[in-house]
Amino acid sequence: MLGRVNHIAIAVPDLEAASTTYRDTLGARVSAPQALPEHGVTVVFVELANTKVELLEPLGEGSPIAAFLEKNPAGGMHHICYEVADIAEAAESLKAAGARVLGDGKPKIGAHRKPVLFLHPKDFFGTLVELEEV
Ligand SMILES: CC[C@H](C(=O)O)C(=O)SCCNC(=O)CCNC(=O)[C@H](O)C(C)(C)COP(=O)(O)OP(=O)(O)OC[C@H]1O[C@@H](n2cnc3c(N)ncnc32)[C@H](O)[C@@H]1OP(=O)(O)O
Ligand SMILES: [Co+2]
Repeated sequence: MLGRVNHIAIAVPDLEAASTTYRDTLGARVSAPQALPEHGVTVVFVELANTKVELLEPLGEGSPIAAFLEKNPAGGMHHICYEVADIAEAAESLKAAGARVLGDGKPKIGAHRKPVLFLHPKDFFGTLVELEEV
């Protein structure tokens, strides 16, 4: 089922400051910010040789990462995104295995304009898992 790691996500309290740190202190290539109101976040991607780091901050009321940042005010590792070839098939087999697919269980379009799903962290060893169909 799983392909490559598409990105590792870090929730941050201040996206501009985090982008500057990655760009200036770590010398990384950082994309322009992308507001994703339907997901309640603004993101940038740090382009790496073998994967990406997604830096994300809350956007608007009811952001799904607000509670996470209350618990981790300095920020922290938020999720890992694996690539899958067929997200509908993956969702069905995960549900059949008893895993919780978050939201209404239907894929949404993510930051890369591809269908994505999220799996509950409690089912995957305290790690929020995102699947992206590529
Ligand atoms: C899709 C656009 C973009 C992309 O890459 O394309 C993105 O990645 S957007 C990313 C932001 N969107 C999401 O995260 C959507 C999925 N997330 C959720 O539905 C919620 O965040 C959820 C359900 C994972 C947690 O919601 P909330 O924090 O409000 O609930 P609880 O406080 O009750 O948390 C339950 C339990 O889980 C622990 N938790 C929460 N978040 C994480 C996390 N990121 N990693 C690990 N564990 C997490 C939380 O501490 C609670 O544990 P407990 O022991 O019960 O205290
Ligand atoms: Co993501």
